[in-house]
Amino acid sequence: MSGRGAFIGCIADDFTGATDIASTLVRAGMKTVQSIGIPEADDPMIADAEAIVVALKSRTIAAGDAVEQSLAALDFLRAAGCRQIVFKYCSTFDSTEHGNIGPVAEALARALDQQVTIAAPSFPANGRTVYNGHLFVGHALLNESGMQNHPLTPMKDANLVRVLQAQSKGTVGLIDFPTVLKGAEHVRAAIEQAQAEGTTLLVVDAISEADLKVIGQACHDHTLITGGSGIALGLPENFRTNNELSGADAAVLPVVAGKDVVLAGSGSLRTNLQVARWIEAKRPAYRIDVMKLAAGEPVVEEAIAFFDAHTDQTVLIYATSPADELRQVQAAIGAQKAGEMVEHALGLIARSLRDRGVRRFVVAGGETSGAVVQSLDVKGLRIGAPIAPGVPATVSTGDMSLALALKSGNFGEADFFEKALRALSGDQS
Ligand SMILES: Nc1ncnc2c1ncn2[C@@H]1O[C@H](COP(=O)(O)OP(=O)(O)OP(=O)(O)O)[C@@H](O)[C@H]1O
Ligand SMILES: O=C(O)[C@@H](O)C(=O)CO
Repeated sequence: MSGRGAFIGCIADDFTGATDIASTLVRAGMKTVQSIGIPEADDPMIADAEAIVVALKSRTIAAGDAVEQSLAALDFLRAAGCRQIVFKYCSTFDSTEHGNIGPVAEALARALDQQVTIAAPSFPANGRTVYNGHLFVGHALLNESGMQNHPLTPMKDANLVRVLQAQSKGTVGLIDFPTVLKGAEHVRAAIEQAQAEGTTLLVVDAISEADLKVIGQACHDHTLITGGSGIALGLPENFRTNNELSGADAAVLPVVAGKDVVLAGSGSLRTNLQVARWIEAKRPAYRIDVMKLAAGEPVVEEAIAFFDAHTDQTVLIYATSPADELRQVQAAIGAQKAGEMVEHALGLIARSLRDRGVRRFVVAGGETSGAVVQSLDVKGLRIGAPIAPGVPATVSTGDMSLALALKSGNFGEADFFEKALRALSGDQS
């Protein structure tokens, strides 16, 4: 490892979550790279990075595998010199009763010998706030926000202390909002007290970016922090205070020429809205019929033929469907199997379109983005300016430059696809 090494190392449990936290770090002035999976120790992409985000696809795999991959990412980040590790998960706490947030957080804490670790998923810019340990999405409790219908991680309880406790071996506690409001010293004191009482994981209330900065300040010497991308808002400042950051413009990217496409595999409410908006505008869209896919019909070939028939326009290829239709498909095929089939199909389609000259991809859905970038053989991303909160423009590292906007399911306004296509084409209007 050359040079001084990076300052912050993040382990993200899905791909769009990784770009989300990378975007936050870039906005806060840190030169950030994102690797797809764990890179080689001497990968040139990390040479002068101030923050490194390792994107795993570990959110919905078996807990043991998620722990193993996260510990391997930790080894890499420590070898790269990272002094502070952030385990990034979803701001809607996407997980099941078996994990993977609790098991991974506990394994990382053990490896880093940290007695008590905070869990702060709040992301106010996207309406995710935590109050009295309860997660809200906009005005709705998590379990009434649409997330209760998530295809892989249905969130049926908004009480994060309870949710995290169910998937953890240690004791989960809460740092409440009045404590956060009193400032970093009070948060530190509360953390110390909880530690003395034997608590190992602490959900922390936060309803504004100012709260997250307070928490970041309070945890300046924690080697492990866990949360959503919002928790990264306050961390770069700890290094800036010590004059350790280069101060270079972290967000400038080259423009990538070529054709473009939108691929949507997210089942989220917001992506449904974005797909509906595209179709209302009478823009070309091909719907992947999952039952046909399951029956072995040539759905991938049809999607590619649809693209070929619309060479003068950008097409959307989507599996996104409303919750009731999704449930029917899942009941017939099984949620896991249906998800894997759709991801595989979208991966094949992406690769085939790349071979047809597509260089700019807008992708909706975390799991979907993971499948697409893996299929495109993308190993790393340079992170640029935000298109929407939590969604930066990115350009792949390596020999073939691809421009990618990887969008978490529930991010972006109704016109996000158009906006992202414009941003990737270099049009900043
Ligand atoms: N019509 C469908 N029927 C069954 N499964 C589907 C369908 N459409 C998408 N899926 C699957 O649902 C899952 C959606 O997960 P993904 O992470 O891509 O989106 P999301 O959960 O909305 O976004 P995020 O995780 O970023 O919030 C994927 O595994 C995808 O393949
Ligand atoms: O934290 C979020 O909301 C996103 O980055 C994400 O991970 C959604 O899947």
